[in-house]
This record gives sequence, structure tokens and C-alpha cells, in this order.
Amino acid sequence: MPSAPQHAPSSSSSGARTSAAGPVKQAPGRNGLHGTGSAQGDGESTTASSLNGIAHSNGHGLAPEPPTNARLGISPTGVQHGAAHTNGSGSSYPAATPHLNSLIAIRAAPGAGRGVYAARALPVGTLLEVSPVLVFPADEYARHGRFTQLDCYTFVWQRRGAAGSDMAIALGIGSLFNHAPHLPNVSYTLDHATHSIRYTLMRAVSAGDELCISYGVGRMWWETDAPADDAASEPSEDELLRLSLDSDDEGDAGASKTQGISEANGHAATSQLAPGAPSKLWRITTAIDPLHAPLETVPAWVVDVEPRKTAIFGQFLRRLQQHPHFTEHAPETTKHLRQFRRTSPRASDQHDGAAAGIQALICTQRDLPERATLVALMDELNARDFTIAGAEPTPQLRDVPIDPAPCKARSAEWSALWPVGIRPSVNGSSSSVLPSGSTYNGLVDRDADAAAWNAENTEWARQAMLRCVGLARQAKAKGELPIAAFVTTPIQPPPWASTCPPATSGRIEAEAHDTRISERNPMKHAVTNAIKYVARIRAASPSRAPVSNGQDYLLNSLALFTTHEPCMSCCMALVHSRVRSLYFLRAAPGAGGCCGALGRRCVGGEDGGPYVIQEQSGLNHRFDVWRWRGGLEHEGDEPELDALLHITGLDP
Ligand SMILES: C[S@@+](CC[C@H](N)C(=O)[O-])C[C@H]1O[C@@H](n2cnc3c(N)ncnc32)[C@H](O)[C@@H]1O
Repeated sequence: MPSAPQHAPSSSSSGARTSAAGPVKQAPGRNGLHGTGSAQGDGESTTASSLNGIAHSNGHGLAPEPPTNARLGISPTGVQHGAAHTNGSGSSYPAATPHLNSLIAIRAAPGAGRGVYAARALPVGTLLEVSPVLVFPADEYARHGRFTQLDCYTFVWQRRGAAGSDMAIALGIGSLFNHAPHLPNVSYTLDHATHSIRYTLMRAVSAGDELCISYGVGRMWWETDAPADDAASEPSEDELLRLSLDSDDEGDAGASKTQGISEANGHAATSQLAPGAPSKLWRITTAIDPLHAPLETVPAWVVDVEPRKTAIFGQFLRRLQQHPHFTEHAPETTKHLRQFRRTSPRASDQHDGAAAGIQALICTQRDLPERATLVALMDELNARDFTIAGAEPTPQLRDVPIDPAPCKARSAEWSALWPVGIRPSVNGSSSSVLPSGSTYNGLVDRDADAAAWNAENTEWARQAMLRCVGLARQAKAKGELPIAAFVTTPIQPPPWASTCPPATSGRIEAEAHDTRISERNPMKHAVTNAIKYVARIRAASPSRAPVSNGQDYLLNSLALFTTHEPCMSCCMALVHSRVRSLYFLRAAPGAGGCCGALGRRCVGGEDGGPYVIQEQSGLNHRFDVWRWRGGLEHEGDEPELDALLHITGLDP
């Protein structure tokens, strides 16, 4: 059950706060929405969580967690025994406040003023409240509102596509939902058309449970810098992870997220990448970049053939390949290479001893390392039937391309060594030229990737990465491994994901970190925890409409950011959950399941491990994987980030 951390409320509405939204303070909720929950924008259902609005964060956030009813001062029958309480602005309230909604009760929340509680057991999906909102201009807030008690209740009423944001206050019970730092049980939906917010239960609750939304991540404005009381601050299992649903369903989520995230993690969203800067995101793939792929070669045995006797050479080659020497091991493929090449007495060919005529490819040197062995085999198989003038066969070693030419433009470069085919198409099927274990044989257009990662998209990814780092920092503070994950709806369907089905249930966000220490379970990794929470959100969404098979399946259409390259097990979970894109910060060589380096196929040498789960053709789902290259470009991030990530013993 979400708790209301018992930090002393701030006596000043502006004292310790920082604004995630820049000049304007946000009310609970990312995006200027308040609350964790699902937000319904302009009649369209969206899921959202975390009161973006009161854009303050909760850093060390966890407060002592005595048994729920004891903490809340509520008897099993729900009778409140507490005295008057104050809220963050210092106002004092009675222990209970009457109202007409029979589902909920307004009672004192120790250390948090008043709060909203379940009056009886309620099932998931219960509509708790529809609050009208009072909307007012941002400058009114800037000039007046932020200096008043209303500051604690004000949030950003952000309309998609609108130039600026109005501010708003939820009337009625909406303003009384407290913040749950880890696992809110109430989602909200915004309705811009009716100027209202609907609050819905995300999980079943018992009588007396406090009903909380999320205001966002990080340290909240009422929380002090003092560390939490460790002895009593152990969170419940469920609270270790916080999930959140974003409130906006349509339009540009990136801009609003920027507001909500930056402060929550203690980072101002100040650094925009310079236009034209090298792409910070590098696709992890075994696919070949046709324009930049290096020409790799392997030595092969070739022999001069009498021009009119190529058919005889063909018969010889078939017999040779049936020889036990070749059938005892899998020969290296030369299918991408033509069988013959013309030689001429031109000066350019003189250096390698080529004579005018025809030269034939026999096999690679790996298959027949010793020249003497090959000559003996050729004698045994009557090679003089096709050699020039029936002379003794004289096989030569010649470097030939390992791969077909990656594109027509580079065909001449490849064929200058030995005539080759051209890689047929993107996602072509000539996988025989790939090393075993790597099954994807497409082309990747790195230039197009770089163009797609323009400044706006890169900033979106950077903010999401910063959010992961913030979560990792929180995890570390709790004694967990500093590994975190953040699931979100992509800023826009990227061009490379055009085949992905669209999101069907609105915007989703979920945050998680590693809990293998606290849960004493080595499988409780950040990624699997995040997947679990997304599944819960999907299942709990009140707006969930029947969808066709597979359209609404777990991480379908979503992006997952994580501090570390996921392990094999997490990668398989990502396959199973149909994630669209994965973004990570640090590779985990030997432990990760995504990286593409595999012997000579490692283009650039920076990709790490051998598995490339995201591209295995034997699996029923593929996804994009991107690694953030370099720093997050925010002063002060790097040392701390590296220190955090170093703890895992993974990639420094
Ligand atoms: C939108 S109001 C929520 C209602 C408020 N508790 C009241 O009594 O009016 C936000 C204020 O509630 C308090 N609050 C909300 N969640 C809290 C929490 N988890 N721990 C402590 N105080 C909290 C803070 O003082 C915050 O400024």
C-alpha cells in the first residue's frame, strides 16, 4: 500500500523546492498533472501516473513503515483516533472531514495533513472521484499563487500542442490525494474538454488503506535532506518499486516529460545537444552498414584453369567436396563468391602472378591449411584435366572478401579482390555468411539513424536516461544494486519502427530498479521488475478496451530505458513482452544479451557480448537496441554515474 512518508512538512511553500518545469512550479504529477494514475485527456483514455505537476521529487523518500492502520492511526473499524494535523503549508485540520462520497473517507494522514482513505474494500477499477479543476494562467501563478498555500495544490494543466501551460487546482477531493513514492494505488485521467480529473483505483484496496497518487520521482519539496531513519525505513516489497502512469495521451510527451523528470532527479534540463553533433545513440546490431562496413578478407586457394575446361574443374570440385577431408567438418562458406574470375595480363594483375585466362576458387585456407595436402588431393582427383596445358596444379593463396558487397556502390571495391554478389536486400536471407549464433543479416543505415536522432529526439532519450540514473541512485541509497529501468511511450513512432503496432491504451510509464538484494532473489532485476509493473498497469487500466490479439501485450509499442545492458534472462523477457525499443547506458560484456560483437563481425569493437537476442530469427519478436554513447552531458553526472555503475562490477 502506498505510504505517506512522514517527513515534516515544509513551513514554506517555496523554501526547499526546485522547479522541474523551469519557471513554473508543477503540481503533483509529471507533465504538470498531478497524481500517479491514469489521465484521461480530452475524452481519450490515457494512463498516467505520478503527479507530474507538483514537480518535486522524492529522493530518499522512504519513511518508516509501521503497519498501515497503526501508522494511520485508524482502528480496524476505521475509526480515526488521531488529533488535528497540519499539511505542508502549516494549516491544521481535524481528524476527519465529512463528505458525501461513500467509497472514501477524508482523514488525517500523520505527517502529511489530510489524506484520502478507502471507506471499505474496493475493487480495482473503482471510480473514486471526478474533480472539476480550476484553471488559471501561468503568470498568475508566477506572480501570486506560488507565494501562497495554494502552491502545494497547484499543478500544470498542460494541453498537448499548446504554446504554454495553464496552471490548475483540483477542486473537491482531487486536491487531497497524497503522494506515494513507490507504488501508488490511484491513477488519474485528465479531461481537458470538461476541465475535470477522474481518479480510479489501480489495485484492489482494503478498508482503511490510504489512497495515493504519485507526484513524481525524487525528493519532494516537503522532504528534508536528512537521511531517512534506516532502521524503520525498510519499504514493503511492493513499495520497492514505484510505477507511474503519465497523464497525457496525445501529442508531444517529450517536452512535458522534460519538465517532470529533470528536477525530480536533480538535473535541470539545460543541456540541449548541439545541432549536427555526432549521434549519441548507437544501434546495437549485427547488421551491416553498407556505406561504412569494412572490407574483410579471408585467404583462399585459387588455381588457374584452362579456359575451355571450366566444366571439368566443376566436376573436380564436386569430387573434392565429397572427400572425407571436407565431409568431416563444415566447410567455410564461399557461396557469396563467384566460382571463376577472368585474369588478364594487365599490369594491375601482374603483381599476384595472375596469368591471362581463368582462375577458379577451390576453398578457403581454413578448410585446407596445407598446400602439400591440397596438391596431393588435386593429383588424386586428376586436376591436370583442367590445368593450363595439363601442367602440375599450382594452387595460390589469394585474399577474398568474407561477405558479399554490402551495396552496389561498393561492389567494385569488393570484386577487385574476387568477384562477389551484392547483399540482396535489407533483412536478406544469406545468413550463411554470418557466424553461427548471429542470425540477422540485414543492412543498417547509420546515416539514417544519425538523422533520426535529431536534437529533440536525443534530448528525449537523454532525459529518460537521466531518469534511470536517478532511479539507480535511489536504489543505491536503499542498499540495492544501482541498476534501474524506465518504461515509456516513445516520443513519436520512429521511422525504424513503422511496422510496430500503435499503442492502444494510452501513455504508460513505469519505473523500477533492481531488488535482488532486498528480495533475496537473484532474478529480481530492474528490467523484469519494470515489465511486471507495466503488465500491472495495463491490466489495471480502467480505460482498457478489448483489443485484438497481441495489440496490447505488455510492452508492445513501448520503449524501455535501463542503466545496464540487460542480461540474457531479461532480454528473453523483453522478447516475450514485445518491447519495441531498448536503450541502455552501459554494456555488460559477457553478461548482457544484446551486444553484437562476435569475432570479426564486431564493427567498431564496442558492442560487447555475443548473443544479440534482439535479432535472433529463431525467436518470435525482434526489437531495436540502442546504446547511449559517451556521457549524458550534464555537469556532475559522470563521476557519480560511473561510481554507481561500477558497483555492479560490469562495464566501467
Ligand atoms: C496536494 S496536497 C495533498 C493534501 C494534503 N495532505 C492536505 O492535507 O491538504 C500536497 C501536500 O500534501 C503533503 N503530502 C502529500 N503527500 C505527502 C507525503 N507522502 N508525505 C508527506 N506529506 C505529503 C505535502 O505537504 C504536500 O504539500
